[in-house]
Amino acid sequence: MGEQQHRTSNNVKVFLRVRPFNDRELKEGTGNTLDCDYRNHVVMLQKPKDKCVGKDTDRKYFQLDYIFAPNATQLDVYRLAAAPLVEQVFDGYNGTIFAYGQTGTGKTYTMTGNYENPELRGIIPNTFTHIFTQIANSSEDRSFIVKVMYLEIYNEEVRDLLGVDPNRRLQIKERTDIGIYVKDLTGFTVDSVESITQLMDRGNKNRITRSTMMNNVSSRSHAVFTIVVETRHRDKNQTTVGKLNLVDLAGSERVNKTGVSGIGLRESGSINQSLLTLGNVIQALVENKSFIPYRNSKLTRLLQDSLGGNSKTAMISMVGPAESDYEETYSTLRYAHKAKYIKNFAKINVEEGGLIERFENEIAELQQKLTLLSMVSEQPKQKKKAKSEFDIEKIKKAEAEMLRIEEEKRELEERMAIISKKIICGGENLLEKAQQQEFLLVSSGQELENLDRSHQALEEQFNKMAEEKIEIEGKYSSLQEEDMDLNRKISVVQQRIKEAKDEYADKDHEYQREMEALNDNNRLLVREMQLSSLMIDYYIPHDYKRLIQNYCTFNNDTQEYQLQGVAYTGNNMRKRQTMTEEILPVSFEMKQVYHKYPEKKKITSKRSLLKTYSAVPKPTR
Ligand SMILES: Nc1ncnc2c1ncn2[C@@H]1O[C@H](COP(=O)(O)OP(=O)(O)OP(=O)(O)O)[C@@H](O)[C@H]1O
Repeated sequence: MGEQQHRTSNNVKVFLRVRPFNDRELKEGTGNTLDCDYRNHVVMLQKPKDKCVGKDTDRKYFQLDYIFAPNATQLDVYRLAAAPLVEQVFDGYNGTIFAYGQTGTGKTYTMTGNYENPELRGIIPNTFTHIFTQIANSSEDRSFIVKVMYLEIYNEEVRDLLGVDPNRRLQIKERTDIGIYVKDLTGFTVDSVESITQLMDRGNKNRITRSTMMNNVSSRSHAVFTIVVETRHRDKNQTTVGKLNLVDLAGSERVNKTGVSGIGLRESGSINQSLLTLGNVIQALVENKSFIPYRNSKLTRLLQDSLGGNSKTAMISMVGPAESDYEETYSTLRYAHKAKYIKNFAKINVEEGGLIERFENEIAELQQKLTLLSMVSEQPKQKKKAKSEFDIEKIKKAEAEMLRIEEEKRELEERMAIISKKIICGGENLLEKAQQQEFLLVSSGQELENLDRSHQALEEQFNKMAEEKIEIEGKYSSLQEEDMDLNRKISVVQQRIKEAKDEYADKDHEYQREMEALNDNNRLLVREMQLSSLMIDYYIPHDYKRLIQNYCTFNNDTQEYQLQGVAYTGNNMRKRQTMTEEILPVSFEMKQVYHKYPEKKKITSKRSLLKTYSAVPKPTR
């Protein structure tokens, strides 16, 4: 993919969404820990009463780019946080919208929502309607290809939510021309809101969720829904490609609060570990460090471009209002506040000879072949009249040839129809069924504009009053002014000292929390190691253990141990999947690809078992 040199520097936009109290919190009668100044986008976090020490530090203030109140609608969130990024994808910019926050604060509600009710649809489904509205409203000299991918990161493994086998582990790779990508990830071209929605549903069904004490349907993985829009601008003879990542992160959680055990514990460990790395990446970017630890988790590696790279990014931080969640809310607000200072460098991605151009050339070639075949198929018809001049054998041959030509024509027409379906022309209305949603999006946009206008008028009035106040104050004697000035300076110095103290206390607090999370993780890992060692000691003879160790090598690229010869064993013998780049979403073949194994021979001894099935060489004694 080619790139224009022009880059725009822009900070990550940080939004805060406050969830309403849920039934459990209402029943427990927990107090409110948040107080928001929506006009100035400032949130005040109040310590729970039993932890207050009667000092200013009982309250923390954070200014963000925008705060959504508990009664904000899904459409408000979409219009303000997501719509601007979706529109820029059509100009060839990459965009990322991600929801971040503690478990049960509404990340999935915000990103996906409830599809059945148009007003409760989240950012992902609203994006579908918006994209196809943009296409319908664009001029005819533009054509588009829309492609989608959907993956999740579960226990540090990348899984394809739209692939034939969602359990297959995929690898993250990097190329200088296209940046970070996932090898062998399934991509579908889509041509309507219905087809893209079907894919979202299918992926959501494959996502791993679990019921915990904090959330009945808790996501146990980070999910990334990617929409790639290729736009051919015929007027400029240029093709741009914009990629939009819609990310629903798993929530950070304290094991004692969620009450998870067994598999849930391991999930918890890797969720917390990857979120910790995300926090460290944010911290390193804000501090302009030369080394950013993107490679420490799959999540940060995948989001590398979205944090400090070629992307316009919006982070929606989710918090609950309950006092009982004070610690988690504090942590979310601290990261949200830091993320505001991350600088990204987005650029327009210009594609040389993109998919649209390739498809259009192929259509022109097919059309040429079709015309030639039509001309050939006309000829025998004329000769049919002089039937008696030919012997029967020749007639049969001519008829067979005709049939072959007709079959080839049919195949060419089908191929042309398939390719043409992938390219959507500007002005095509693909929205009949989605018009209600489009109407909602447009009307909520107008409502917001009206609100913005009245907000602006109020602001002007306020500024005028403030100016008048300054003028009146200016009439005071110069002595009084000097005195006030000195007092002001003293209070500024006092404020700075207080801020420095607060910052120190915050850093200390954060360090303690991170240590606790690391200790939690460490405990989990030690437990797992103990179990593995126990199993190895009991089931693998000492010589074999040493031999296996000799065949293990550490791969610095994947940060994993690899066992030589393992490529010829077990599941790895399954048939390889081919690159699934262009698959139409018309019908979904969910059939598994099973590999047929040879019949098992009767096993007579341990030795013969190793000889027949093991790919690891025998130890030499
Ligand atoms: N703004 C909101 N208005 C009404 N209900 C909400 C809101 N936000 C969240 N909820 C409800 O709260 C519950 C938890 O939300 P959700 O599953 O989206 O949380 P989550 O942050 O994705 O959690 P996890 O990290 O465990 O997956 C759901 O029942 C959801 O409907």
